[in-house]
Parts: sequence; structure tokens; C-alpha cells
Amino acid sequence: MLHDPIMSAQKIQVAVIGGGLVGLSTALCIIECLPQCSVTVISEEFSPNTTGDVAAGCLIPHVYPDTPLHQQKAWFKETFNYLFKIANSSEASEAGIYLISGWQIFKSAPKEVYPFWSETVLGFRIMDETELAKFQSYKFGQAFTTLKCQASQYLPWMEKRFKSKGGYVEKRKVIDVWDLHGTYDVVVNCSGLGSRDLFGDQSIYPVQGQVLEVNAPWIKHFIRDGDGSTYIYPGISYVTLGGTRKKDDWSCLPNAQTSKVILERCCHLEPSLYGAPVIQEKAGLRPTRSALRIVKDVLVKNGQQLPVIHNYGHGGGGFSIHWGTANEATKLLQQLIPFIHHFKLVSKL
Ligand SMILES: Cc1cc2nc3c(=O)[nH]c(=O)nc-3n(C[C@H](O)[C@H](O)[C@H](O)COP(=O)(O)OP(=O)(O)OC[C@H]3O[C@@H](n4cnc5c(N)ncnc54)[C@H](O)[C@@H]3O)c2cc1C
Ligand SMILES: O=C([O-])CC(=O)C(=O)O
Repeated sequence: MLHDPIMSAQKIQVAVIGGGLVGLSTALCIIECLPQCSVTVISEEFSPNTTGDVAAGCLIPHVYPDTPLHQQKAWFKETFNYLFKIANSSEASEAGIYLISGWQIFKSAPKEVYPFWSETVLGFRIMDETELAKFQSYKFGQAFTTLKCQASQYLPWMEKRFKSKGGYVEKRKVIDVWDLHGTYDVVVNCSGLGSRDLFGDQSIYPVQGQVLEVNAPWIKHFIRDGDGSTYIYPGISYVTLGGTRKKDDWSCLPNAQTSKVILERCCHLEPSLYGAPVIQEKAGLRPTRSALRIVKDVLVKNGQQLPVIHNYGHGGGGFSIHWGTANEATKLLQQLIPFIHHFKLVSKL
């Protein structure tokens, strides 16, 4: 859709920086909830070149140590319920959203036998000894059904849906956020690691992760070591094997030796993977902070103001909470609308 400046002149002009999982979901949520907004996603990269395109995309929450747990719980629940509806609709195959069952296993029982998300996933239960016998040297396990997003389908599906509702996309890097002032009334920052340079946030850092995609169509269950080191997630056309977590490593190039180690660890958990052909090796950077940053702010320079909503720092758990955080950012934008109207009026005088 072409941008019509006259049609959209009366609307609040929103620029979402970042076209990854968080940017697209936030832009979609805004356009669906706030019809008084005209929304443009501006991003240096889109799928297949975002962090989400590397990810397994499974809904098993990670814990953000400095974000209140009740918020994390609510965001996970909102995301799960939203995707569960899509998984049960005629959109499911195009969106790449499906249910998946499997096991999270531990060498000794974890502190939290029933994690905060156990009431949200389906059929959560503690594994019995007969099932655990599959995994030598593991003493405890949780069995449940959750959801999985195939990013190569889900990200383009969101973008298509966003455009069909009148949203715009632009592929470019934003060098200085003030370059958007004048054209846009408000900026929504979903730039992940880009927030370091754009907003000077030195507390966000990369945790590099490598995965392999292998051809093993007989694998129907996920298997995850509860310490997060090793996982096997069956997808639509391949199985994702992981993983690694290298703090402050900025390389997106997969390493052959690391791939060997991942394969060995996964074969130890699931011996039938021996000899499974490797389709692809990938590495990506989890945009990590001790707390998610979802806040509103007003930048001020030379007497001018630029309202900003931040939504970033999803680390290794973005898929698990993205719709909840998109809703949160949309609520913050809604609170800013009277201020933006007032500001538009004053600047016309
Ligand atoms: C190996 C691996 C496995 C994972 N597995 C899972 C999983 O199973 N479950 C789960 O919940 N999560 C998982 N994750 C985490 C999940 O992928 C991330 O949390 C999520 O993708 C982060 O999305 P994002 O949009 O914040 O970041 P990104 O995808 O990094 O998006 C940021 C966007 O901002 C753009 N940008 C940055 N700076 C600028 C600028 N100055 N101007 C314009 N554009 C800019 C970039 O081009 C990019 O498009 C995994 C991650 C990895 C690496
Ligand atoms: O830990 C997992 O199961 C997958 C994941 O989210 C990651 O690698 O960040």
C-alpha cells in the first residue's frame, strides 16, 4: 500500500523501529487496537535476517531476573492464548503456529517443580519413572504440550496482516532517532540490540546462540535439558537442535566445531539423531537485559519533544511473551495519545 499523506494527515503518525518479532507484533497490535494511528515499521532488516529467524520459536518462558514475575506470567498467558486461537484457526498453516508436546528433563529436581507457566501450557505433569527411563542420567522431568512458531512463516504472516490493515514498511537503518521528528508524532523502539547505539543503552548485550536444522521427520516430541544447554525441537520441515549461549559474542557466523558439539549433545539425548543430515547451521544474537524495557519516555532536544515507547530486551524468550509485551506497549501508546494531540495542536499555532 502506498503512503497517502493527505489521507493519513489527521492520524497520529507512529514509527516503529525494528521489523523483527517484537517490532512486527507491536506494529500489528497498535494498528489493530488504535485506529487513530497510522503505523510505519522502519527496519534495517526483515525476515529472513532477524533474530527470530534463527530461533526455535518454542513457547517455554525464560526468566528476566529484574522484571516482576507476575508481569512475565501475564505476558506469557496472553501470548499463549493468542497463538492458541491462531493454531486452532484456518490461518494456522500459513502462520506456522502449531501445538507441540514433549519433555523438559533435569539431572536433579529443580527448585520450582511447578514453574510459573505450568498452569498456562496444556496438560503439565511430572514425568513418571517409566518415561524418564528414556533419558539416562536424568532424574526428573516435566511433560507438557505447548506452542511453536515457525518464524519463516510467522514473521511474513504478521507483516502481510499488518499491511492489509493499512500499515507501511520501510527498509532502512535509522541513524539518529531525531531524524524521525517532524514526520512522526511518536516513535516505538523495538530495535533490540540496536538500542545500544540509537538510545545509548549500554545495559543491553548479545547472548549469541547457534542451532542446527536437521532432517529427522521421525522426531515428533521436543526434548529440552532444563538447564537450557541442549534442546531438540521438531518443526514443520526440519528439526532444530541447540544450543549455545555466549555472552557478549557479536558473531552471527556459525562455527563448525560448535555444530559438532551441539550434534553430539543432542545425539546423547536422542540417539536416533545419529547420521541425520544437517540442512543448515545458524547463529543469532539474543537481545538481552536483566529486565525487559517497556516504558514511555519523552526525549527533549533544543526545546523540541519526541515521545518514545520502548519495547526491547526479550533475550532468549521473545516468542514466549511477544504478544503480551506488544499489548503492553500499545497500552502505553494509548496513554500518550491525549498528550500527542495536545502537542500537535500547539505546534500548529
Ligand atoms: C538460537 C536462538 C534460539 C531461540 N529460541 C527461542 C525459543 O525457542 N523461544 C523463544 O521464546 N525465544 C527464542 N529465542 C529468542 C527470540 O528469537 C528473541 O527474543 C526475539 O527474536 C527478539 O526479537 P526482537 O524483534 O527484539 O529482535 P531482532 O529480531 O533482533 O529485531 C531487531 C530489529 O531491529 C532492527 N534495527 C536495529 N537497529 C536499527 C536501526 N538503527 N534502524 C533500523 N532498524 C534497526 C534490526 O534490523 C532488526 O530487524 C531464540 C533466540 C536465539 C538466538
Ligand atoms: O532455550 C530454549 O529452549 C530455546 C531458546 O529459547 C533459546 O535458545 O534461547
